[in-house]
This record gives sequence, C-alpha cells and structure tokens, in this order.
Amino acid sequence: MDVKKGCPVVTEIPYTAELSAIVPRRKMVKSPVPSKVDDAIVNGWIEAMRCSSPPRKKKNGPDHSPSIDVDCEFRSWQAKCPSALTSFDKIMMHAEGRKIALFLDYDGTLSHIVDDPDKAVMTKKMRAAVKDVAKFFPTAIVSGRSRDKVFEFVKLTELYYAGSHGMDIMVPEIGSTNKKVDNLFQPASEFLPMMDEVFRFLIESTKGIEGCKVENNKFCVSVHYRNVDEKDWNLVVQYVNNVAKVYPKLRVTHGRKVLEIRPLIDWDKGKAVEFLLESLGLTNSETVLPIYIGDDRTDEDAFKVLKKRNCGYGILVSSVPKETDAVFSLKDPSEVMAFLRLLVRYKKRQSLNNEEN
Ligand SMILES: O=P(O)(O)OC[C@H]1O[C@H](O[C@H]2O[C@H](CO)[C@@H](O)[C@H](O)[C@H]2O)[C@H](O)[C@@H](O)[C@@H]1O
Repeated sequence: MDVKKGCPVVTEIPYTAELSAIVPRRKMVKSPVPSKVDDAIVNGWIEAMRCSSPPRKKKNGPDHSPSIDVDCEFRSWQAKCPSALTSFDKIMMHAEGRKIALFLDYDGTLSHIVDDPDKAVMTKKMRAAVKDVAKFFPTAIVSGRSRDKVFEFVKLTELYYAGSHGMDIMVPEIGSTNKKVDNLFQPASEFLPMMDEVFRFLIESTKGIEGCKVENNKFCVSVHYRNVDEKDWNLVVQYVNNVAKVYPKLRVTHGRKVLEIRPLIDWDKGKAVEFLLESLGLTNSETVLPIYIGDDRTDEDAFKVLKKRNCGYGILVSSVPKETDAVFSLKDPSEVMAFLRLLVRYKKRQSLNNEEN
C-alpha cells in the first residue's frame, strides 16, 4: 500500500521478505475488506485520540479578552484536585511520623513533553532536585520507556527503576555478603521475542506514514502519532489494530499522542508500585506514605492503587482539567521540581528540629 499516494484504508499488513523470516505469512494476511468491528474499533480509537488532544489553551479570546472560561474551568477543577504546592502543609501533616516513598513518572513529569521522544531530556536543575530528594526518601522512577532508556535520561544510580510501564523492575538488594546485587523482576519476560517481532514489523509497515515514530520500549512498543497529520491517524490506528488482531495476547493502550502495544497480563504501573513497596519493606501504611507523581493515563493505575489502599497520594501533572484518581495536582514539570524542593526543605527543617530537641 502506498500511503504517500493517499490510499485511505489499510487492509493488509505489508509482508516484506525480512518480515517473512520472523512472522509466518498466514498470520499476517488480513481480509481485504475491513469488518464492521474493525471500523468501530478504528473510529473509537480515533475519537479517543481527538478527545485526548484538546486544542491548546489560548491566552486571549476572539475579542482579545482573556479566555475566562478556560481559567474558570481549571480553577473549578482544582477545587476538586488541589495544587500539591498550596496543599503542601496538609500533605506534610499526613506525613508526620511516616516515611515518604516517592514514585516519579518520567515524560511530562520530570521532562517537558516535546515532539521528538529522543530529545525529552531532563534539565540539570531537575536532576539535582531528584538527586536531593532521593537522599531523604526512597525514590523510584516508573516509566513507560524501557528501563535502560529512562536511566540514560535520569542518570541517577541511587534511584529504583521500573521501565516498560512497570514490566521491567530493578531493585538493588543487599545480598548475603552485604554487597548490593541487582534484583530484576520481569513479569512479561516470555513476551520478549513477540515484542521484538511487533517492533520490527511496525517499523517496516508504518515507514510510509510521515511523522510516525515507532519506539522499542522492550516489553512495550510505542507508536507515536504526535507528528502525524490528523488525516493520517486512521492509517496508524489500522496498523496497530491489525497487530492487535494478529497477536491476541497483546493489548493496546493510549498515552499522550501515542498508542502502545503491550502484553495482555495483569500488570501495570499500579502493580509495579505495590511490588516496589513490598520489595523495599514499605507496606505498612501506618509508617509509610507513598506519593506518586505522573501525568499520563497509565499513571492512573498507580493513583488507583494508592486510593484503594488508602495509603498515600497520587499527584496528577496537568495544566488542563482531567478526570483522575489523583488527589492533588501540579501544573507542569517546573511545579514538580518546586514540590520536590519543598520536600527536601521540609526534611532538612525536620532534621534540624530533631537535633535541637
Ligand atoms: O511513563 P512515561 O515516563 O511518562 O512514558 C510514557 C511515554 O513517554 C514518551 O512519550 C511521550 O513523551 C514524548 C517526549 O516528550 C512525546 O513526544 C510523546 O508524544 C509522548 O507520548 C515515550 O516516548 C514513550 O515511549 C513512553 O511510553
């Protein structure tokens, strides 16, 4: 199929010589006519993609007056999901006598969202803030990216890392010799060859779609449409849907202008948080207060876990109102950095007070 010539419907996954080596042909050939079910799925996804891409907030209305509606809407949302900065003292009251455990998402939380996923670097100031906070509180990065890739961005060895939406967790453990040994937990390890196949396949099949980027996140393949013209979104969706049909053991989730294909297992960022709390001996809600900061739909799984366990706080990073299971909010990564600095200041003050008493 020649995407450039504008063929509107993708009905068959291109079957190249290279792909024939990794996927049996009978698996790849699809019916030339998409079924009604396919149409419904594709339309549903495109609708969801449009809804999750609201038009950017305009500073002024059409008559050059400030866009009061947008600000009002945000403020009334903040009444339900208050700023973690203005509610800092309240959060710390709950932290009294408890150890804070910190969970941080990466993209959109520690780094700003940018067009090119490879360029989503963290500022030096943010790295310093995370480094400081990790001196006082056990801190983990929980990301949709592969563990290696997110480590390349963060570059802090003192943190715990959960990559691939929590499907790849490294927890340093003190071994019997008192030496630190790395303990790897990969609940979807048997999916690795399949994910590799899917990655190679999607790279090949979407290469005619301008702006489309396929990222290998080890236990998850991310198909970015941020830079794809909206009229071509249906092509992206159809390729991803075809993959989901060929591989029923995989599922598709939506992120920020990204469709992600991952193993259909009962595991997500929420489960990863529970796993980390257990591994680090931090399950007692009387003595531990977990705080999870994230911006994405996938972070909602972690917010839900904290809510259900009634043991900590989810903080959603968003500058627009969103439905969320988080209790507090922060507008953007710069507010996240301010919150981390407040945590450090609070801890330092607390230590000083303890010394004086
Ligand atoms: O769980 P996260 O650490 O938030 O990772 C989620 C996905 O983040 C990245 O994509 C998002 O950020 C990109 C860079 O700002 C942006 O270009 C893209 O549109 C966003 O979806 C990352 O590239 C994905 O692999 C992660 O799954």
